[in-house]
Amino acid sequence: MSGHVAVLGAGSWGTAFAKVLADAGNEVTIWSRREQVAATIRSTGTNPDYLPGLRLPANVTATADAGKAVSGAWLVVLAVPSQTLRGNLAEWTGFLAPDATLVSLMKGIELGTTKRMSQVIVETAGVAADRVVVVSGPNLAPEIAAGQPAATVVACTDTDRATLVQNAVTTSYFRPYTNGDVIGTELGGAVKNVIALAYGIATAMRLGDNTKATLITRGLAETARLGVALGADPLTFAGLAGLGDLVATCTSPLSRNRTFGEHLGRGETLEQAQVATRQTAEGSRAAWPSVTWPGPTGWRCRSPSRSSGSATRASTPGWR
Ligand SMILES: NC(=O)c1ccc[n+]([C@@H]2O[C@H](COP(=O)([O-])OP(=O)(O)OC[C@H]3O[C@@H](n4cnc5c(N)ncnc54)[C@H](O)[C@@H]3O)[C@@H](O)[C@H]2O)c1
Ligand SMILES: O=P(O)(O)OC[C@H](O)CO
Repeated sequence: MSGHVAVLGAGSWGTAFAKVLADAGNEVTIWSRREQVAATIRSTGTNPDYLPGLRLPANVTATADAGKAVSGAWLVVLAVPSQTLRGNLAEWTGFLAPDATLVSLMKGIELGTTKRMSQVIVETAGVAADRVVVVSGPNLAPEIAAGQPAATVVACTDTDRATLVQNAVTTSYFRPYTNGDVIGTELGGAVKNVIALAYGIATAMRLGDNTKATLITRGLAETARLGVALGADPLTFAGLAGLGDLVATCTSPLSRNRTFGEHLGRGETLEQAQVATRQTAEGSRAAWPSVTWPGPTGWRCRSPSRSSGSATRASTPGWR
């Protein structure tokens, strides 16, 4: 495909993914919410707030004007926090080319609707589901920015479109695998964030490897059961978007979700953990949906408590 591609969101993953796209030969425009970040990327080829040390290739530019970024782009990559996607996309939809492919990098579930990101995109942009591609896998942005070898899953209900995106993001260090299971690919990426919080808590509490192996194994089993109930292919959870991402996120000190959990495990409050983690830890939003996260009104609870649910018994059929 010719023409330029847009990456909307200049955080860690948006910036690292822009490098992947550029290294794969695309002309890339990053949209940043803050003009100062866009100006720094344009003038220095760096984004020091998010990925210090990364030098972006010359075929990456940046703007704070979403219309300019998206106009004429055949591929539009969405890399904003999951809870802001609906609002952001509502503002951008009018700029989208009629046949543009929309790529979701987000790993979250929308609070209030419990929709996956691809569902939010279909609803908000008014596009057919087969125009939406999900990219998810063990993809810690700083490692990919450093050119360390990694693989990912490119999922779409339209096999040809998945292959198109696969080709657009293949580099010597980034190996995408296609998959038709959008539901499983998205759920693997969203649910592992919550398990990584628990893993971080366990790590800070100096719990042992038996505990942590149990969290990963039982966490994966729960994810797979949830996924199957929601229409996913169980095999997806044995792959990069399931086990692969779960292991990377739980075990890496680079993970914001694990780090957030470690702060909690040391006895800090949600607010202290958020301030220390700084970047988007999607699992915290999912694990504490009743909390209103920092904003003009500060910290408070929307509702007194949520249902505790019933504990999963050891006799539950399925993976053990
Ligand atoms: N960082 C990673 O290693 C990684 C890897 C794979 C997937 N992801 C997923 O990618 C998504 C984005 O994460 P990230 O790591 O780039 O986060 P980040 O915290 O590094 O960056 C988020 C970006 O969104 C912007 N932003 C914040 N609020 C906004 C709003 N209201 N409107 C528009 N933009 C806003 C921020 O300014 C920033 O540029 C998340 O769903 C995350 O789970 C991240
Ligand atoms: O830093 P985290 O915890 O958001 O994890 C980043 C990626 O999702 C790992 O694949």
